[in-house]
Amino acid sequence: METIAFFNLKGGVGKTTSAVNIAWHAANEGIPTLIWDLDPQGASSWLFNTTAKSETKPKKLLTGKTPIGDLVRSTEFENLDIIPADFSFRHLDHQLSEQSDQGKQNLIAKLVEPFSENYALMILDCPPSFSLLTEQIFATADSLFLPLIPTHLSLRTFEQTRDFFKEHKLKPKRLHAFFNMVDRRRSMHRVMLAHPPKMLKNGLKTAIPYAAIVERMGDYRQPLPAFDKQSTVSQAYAELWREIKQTLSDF
Ligand SMILES: Nc1ncnc2c1ncn2[C@@H]1O[C@H](COP(=O)(O)OP(=O)(O)OP(=O)(O)O)[C@@H](O)[C@H]1O
Repeated sequence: METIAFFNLKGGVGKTTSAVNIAWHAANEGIPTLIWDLDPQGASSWLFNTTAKSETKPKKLLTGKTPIGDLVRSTEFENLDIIPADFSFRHLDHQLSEQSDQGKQNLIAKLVEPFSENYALMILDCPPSFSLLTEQIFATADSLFLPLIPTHLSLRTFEQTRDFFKEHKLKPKRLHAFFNMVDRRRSMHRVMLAHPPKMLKNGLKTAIPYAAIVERMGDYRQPLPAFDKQSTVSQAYAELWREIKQTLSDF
């Protein structure tokens, strides 16, 4: 199983939108896919029209008293399941730090590991923060994908993420940025796309345009390509999935 995470320290840059659309593309190709909504805001759970059945105590989850498999829900799409966000996940970070030093080593990786029996792709939709939880997500994921809006402030979060890796001696197998919400009428966006900063030399080529249709995902409570295959954003996500797939060793 490949485990990938969509992360950015900045909120509202397209982590969830990307995680949901990429999950749909993978599942649509017949790849058994599980998305774990680790953001207590629960946006990807909401977009897949799912909710957690009951509140799970993070402590019980981390100590195995509540088997994580019990939290998995089906979506309306074949090959695509979800662990919906639970508002109590906001305490996950605190609970991670409460575990004994030995016990807290790679707890998220340990929770994810058994899913490799039934899924080929696991997608982690991350909260916009640096924390013990983020640290463990980074250590668990084979690859990290960072949506960036082409602005200087957004690019700073890429540097900060790299610094966080260094500080915690995390070695991401792969770290890829890609641009989202690109508006080619804006000169800053055109310049950044034409001349991406050096630090993005391993960045993905696909840029997701800004388009109002993305908001309609909230009307349909579905990923974009499930109700629209033709829009430029939908086609860009198909292209992004092709590109992401090339970076994954299992596919
Ligand atoms: N390419 C796009 N074009 C237009 N709107 C977009 C695009 N990508 C995302 N959005 C919109 O921007 C908002 C934020 O997107 P999203 O929730 O995916 O970001 P996020 O990084 O996951 O946010 P958070 O950190 O709060 O979880 C949403 O309303 C979404 O519909």
